[in-house]
Amino acid sequence: RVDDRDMPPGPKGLPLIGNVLDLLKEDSVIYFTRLAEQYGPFYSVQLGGRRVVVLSSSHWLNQAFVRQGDMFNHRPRGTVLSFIMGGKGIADAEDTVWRDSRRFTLHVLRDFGMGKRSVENYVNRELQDFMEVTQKSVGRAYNPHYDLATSVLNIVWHMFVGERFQMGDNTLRWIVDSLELSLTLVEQGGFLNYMPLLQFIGTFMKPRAVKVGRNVLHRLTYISELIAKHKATLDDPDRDFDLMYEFLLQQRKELRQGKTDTIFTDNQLKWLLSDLFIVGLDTTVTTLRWCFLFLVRQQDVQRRVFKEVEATIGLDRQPTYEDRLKMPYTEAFINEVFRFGSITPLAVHASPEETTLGGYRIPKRTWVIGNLYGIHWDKKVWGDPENFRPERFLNEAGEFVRSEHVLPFSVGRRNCLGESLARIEIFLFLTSMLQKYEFGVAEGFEKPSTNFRCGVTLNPCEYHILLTERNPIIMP
Ligand code: HEM
Repeated sequence: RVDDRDMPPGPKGLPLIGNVLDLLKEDSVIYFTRLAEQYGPFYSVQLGGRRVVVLSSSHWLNQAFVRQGDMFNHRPRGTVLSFIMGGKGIADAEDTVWRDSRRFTLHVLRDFGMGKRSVENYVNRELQDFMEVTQKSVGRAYNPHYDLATSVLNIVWHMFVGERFQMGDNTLRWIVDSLELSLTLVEQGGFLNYMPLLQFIGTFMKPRAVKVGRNVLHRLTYISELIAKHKATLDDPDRDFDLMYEFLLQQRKELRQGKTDTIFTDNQLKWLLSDLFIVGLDTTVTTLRWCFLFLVRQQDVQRRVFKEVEATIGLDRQPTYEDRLKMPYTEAFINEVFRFGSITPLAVHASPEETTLGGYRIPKRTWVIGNLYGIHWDKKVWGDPENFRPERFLNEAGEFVRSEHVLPFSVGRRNCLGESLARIEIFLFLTSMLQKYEFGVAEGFEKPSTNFRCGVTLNPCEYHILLTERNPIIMP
């Protein structure tokens, strides 16, 4: 029996299995949010053999992940996800491996701030190709998912390992497919997570499990080849700047210092990159898919964002990230997408030691789930969370007002370290697309639906749209 003495209150459920059968009936994010309406924003619930703590308000998220950050900065163990990731890389790592990998990655991302190396240059480079590809789909039903994924992957691939592919390149296609498939294997908050044996059987019996396994090995081999190439050109004065070179420079430095207890090994580099590509791709692509979906569904909203793009940037020059400062409605639109779409709905942490939160006991290795979806859909905060209304982020003067209850990147020691990069990508893709196209409903298709599939990310169902050029180039 689970020792739930002095833990936060919440439903107990049946002996042994607790409430886990509820998760067969509804998505975990809906379930956790429904319980928050009943038990408040800080409760615990028995699911299978564990009692899980769920935080569904910005207050409790900040209390746990920021103010008591050291006590809640581990990740769950005993899940398929932790089995596959094995505590390597960054997103699932803990202690020194996590801390040093995070420090290093943040440091490199900051170096992509200025001049030739600016993130905007990398994004604009891919936007050029994306525009050419979308041009071919003007006037017919178009599902932008795959082209978005290849462009977004190319951005991070170029920044981290210095390579970029032509759109449609087979290697690029293979990498995108393999990364997207990896995420579909694991469901983060759902039923199987709380049934240890079933979870492994259920996951690895899936026909795509073998394919995912083979893809991971293939990906790691490909990254090993890139490491070898980078090592061979490390001292080349004309080489470019990328994350892999920076890692290898640090590796060489530590080797010369005779340091043995270090994260700067080839193996860690492979896992770190594999993680960064997985978390950096699907999240950004999903956000952009939500953006396009709402442009089509709500033509009045599309008109207002477009008017702002036209008035502030015009239709001739490339948007810059700085333009957003003069574009309150666009900022409000993006925030409403983050709120409504809740792209990464659950931030799942674990407590390294027994501790207390709000006077309640939190045993060692308890899963503490930041229910970001619940915060974004809290009726008491938003009134009508089910309506997509960018206006909720504007004051009477039409200025953009940030809300402490929109936390798409989570908070504290483990918050998203790709936040700045993601924000730049989303703003530039959205505004550049609006400069060129009107978004409409494709003939023979319904308006895209707001129904979603719940995995590690909340994905809108696949949809087709109609792009119409705003200023068609008149061919002679
Ligand atoms: C709109 C796009 C994105 C969203 C909504 C998003 C959201 C999140 C969230 C909610 C977390 C979990 C935080 C927690 O556990 O408390 C996370 C973690 C992470 N994200 Fe993002 N992310 C996005 C894009 C990116 C990009 C582009 C990158 C970098 C390439 C990135 C890198 C990471 C990493 C490395 C972690 C793990 C951090 C750690 O465990 O210390 N993310 N992200």
